Amino acid sequence: MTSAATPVYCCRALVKQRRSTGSSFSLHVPTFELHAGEIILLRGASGCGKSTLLDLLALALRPDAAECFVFQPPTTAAPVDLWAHWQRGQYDALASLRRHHLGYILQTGGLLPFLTVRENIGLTARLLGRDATAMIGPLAARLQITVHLDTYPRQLSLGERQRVAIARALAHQPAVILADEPTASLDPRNAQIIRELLLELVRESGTAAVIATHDWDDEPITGVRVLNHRLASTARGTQAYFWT
Ligand SMILES: Nc1ncnc2c1ncn2[C@@H]1O[C@H](COP(=O)(O)OP(=O)(O)OP(=O)(O)O)[C@@H](O)[C@H]1O
Repeated sequence: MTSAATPVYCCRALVKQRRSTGSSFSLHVPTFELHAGEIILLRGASGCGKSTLLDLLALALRPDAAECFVFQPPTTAAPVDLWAHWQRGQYDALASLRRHHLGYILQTGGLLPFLTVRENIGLTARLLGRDATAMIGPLAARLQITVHLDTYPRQLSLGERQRVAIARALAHQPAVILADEPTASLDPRNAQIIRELLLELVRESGTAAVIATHDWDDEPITGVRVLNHRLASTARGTQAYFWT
């Protein structure tokens, strides 16, 4: 088991370039640490690189360079060198880490339309060969979606779909929740309700979380750290810096 002081993620000089016709964007993470149970907020305008950073942390996007990019699973003594995995093309190992230890909430839910709400919530646990039945009932009750468990996502409102997406991300008890604009497609009242529910459930589960948002107000949130962020535009394009 790991010591409480070992960060879940530790990144140094992590870089990702993105190029499209006529523009270039690069994300730089000089230093980033996320500790067990910690909640970090990525705040910033549209296009500042929040999704890029989340996709790197979600092991869905290969960095271009890193001095250090390490993940500490809760169940093993040794940290995993993610950058070495990417360099060696160990994609199955990265996918397995993602499935076991990460829960990802997307802006519009990302639910599978051909599965019921219950099946969507239990999907990751099922892929891991676990039984999530005991988790689904209490999570659905907390998120007030019990009556929808046997319906399909298309029968739900956007707010209800986001509740299901939160339940799905938490049901396999991951070490980290990554949430990309989880309230951006909701009206202000629903956004506020979902934001509070998400923070409450993350705190109760003891899961660490990184939440990207451009629409949460600037008020400090107790126990939530805002990631430092700076944008620089030069002739070479835009460079975004995020650091803890
Ligand atoms: N697949 C891609 N190919 C090329 N450039 C991309 C790609 N995805 C994003 N970008 C560029 O990278 C930059 C950062 O995008 P990113 O989606 O990370 O920002 P964001 O802060 O999450 O924005 P939003 O709040 O609008 O989702 C933008 O300039 C965007 O145009």
